[in-house]
Amino acid sequence: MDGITLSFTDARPVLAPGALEEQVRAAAPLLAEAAAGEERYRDNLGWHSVDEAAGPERVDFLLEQAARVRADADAFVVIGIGGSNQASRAAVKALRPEGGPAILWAGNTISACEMARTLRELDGYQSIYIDCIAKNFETLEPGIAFRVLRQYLERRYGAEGAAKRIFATGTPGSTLHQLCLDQGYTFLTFPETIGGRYSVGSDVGLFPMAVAGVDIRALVQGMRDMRDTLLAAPAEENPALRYACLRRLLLEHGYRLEMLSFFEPRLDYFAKWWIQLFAESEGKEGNALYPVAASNSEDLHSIGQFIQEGSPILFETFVEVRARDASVLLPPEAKKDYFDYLTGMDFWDINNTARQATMRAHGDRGIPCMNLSIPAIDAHTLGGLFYFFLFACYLSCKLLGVNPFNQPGVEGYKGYMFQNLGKPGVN
Ligand SMILES: O=P(O)(O)OC[C@H]1O[C@](O)(CO)[C@@H](O)[C@@H]1O
Repeated sequence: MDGITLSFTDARPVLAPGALEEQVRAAAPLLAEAAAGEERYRDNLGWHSVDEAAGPERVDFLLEQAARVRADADAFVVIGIGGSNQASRAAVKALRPEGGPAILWAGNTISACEMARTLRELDGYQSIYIDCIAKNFETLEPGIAFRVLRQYLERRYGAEGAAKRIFATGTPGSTLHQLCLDQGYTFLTFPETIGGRYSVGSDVGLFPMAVAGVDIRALVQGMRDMRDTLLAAPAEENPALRYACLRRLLLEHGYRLEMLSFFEPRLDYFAKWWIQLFAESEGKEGNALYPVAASNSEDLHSIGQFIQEGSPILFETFVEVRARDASVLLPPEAKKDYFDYLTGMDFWDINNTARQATMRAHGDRGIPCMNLSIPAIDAHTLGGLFYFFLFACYLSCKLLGVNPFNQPGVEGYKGYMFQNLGKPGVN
């Protein structure tokens, strides 16, 4: 799997011998269907081939647009919520590219405090560009943030100057598209056939990443390489199918939560992306795993107690990063403290030891643990990880018997909210 490996060893003790292999064999036809791309989901599979939305020409185009922004901007605001901003934020926070404009996130909250803070922060920048990302432009958060921010740009640069600084990413024919045509904003495409949480390999995810300086060619290549691996691997060796089957078996054994556990806080926002992907795709019909994250070692000092001795409802998918991508040695200290036994050791090794100790302690408790080992946190690997989870989630939903691509439940609170806010047409 191109340097990304998933081991199940520590998850087996709770399963009968051969149970995973049997489940994988039984699920082989589902893999074949998913690999072919099913007719019934034709309108949702724009992400599946990678090249449909992120072919070389499209990537070149996005890099050209991004270069124009990078040459002039000192701040770039990504306006969007959920699937419309999670992937780009995950990549930018994980890869921390340098040399581009400051990247700000808006339209992902209705907090007045956050909106006011963003406006204050923008006052400190000279040259600001924005991208409003919204599939149908009906979502309240990005909708009202976009209004405030485009008016802010108009006040600072005039209507014509602002228009050159405004990008919007929506579906062709949407009201957002019309607004771009009317006002002269640059319009990018949110493909009709890709839902928000599957949109990493499209203008939605790739353009903000490119503006920030992420190597999107490498990231898309990582997605392609993972696609090739997963579409070619037979069922019994297919890591995405094995992962999906194991999740399914553990659910049947009474586990209710899957915890993505990692020891690099750079992955905090990747975990948020992963949570949306599985929660929105699988959280239907009253029977799904609840995806949660543990950002360690910090979270070991809070929820670690629950994991070790609380209700035995979770299993863990650990993320191991193999690259030594930084080094800080603990210096000697003449004054007495309690840490001399660590003098000369590298933070990297201490962190790695904490990771191994955590897996062992949680394993001792009987918690099923998987290990997802990745070579590094770089653009190519991240692309592979994105695609791995997209495809595994699709398979996992098929095993559960739910539609991977809809999210009817998210409308529940919206009805009451719109009613109380007096939205026309809502009673
Ligand atoms: O791009 P949009 O249409 O604003 O949607 C943003 C997010 O809101 C949801 O529709 C949920 O309300 C998610 O599925 C989606 O990722």
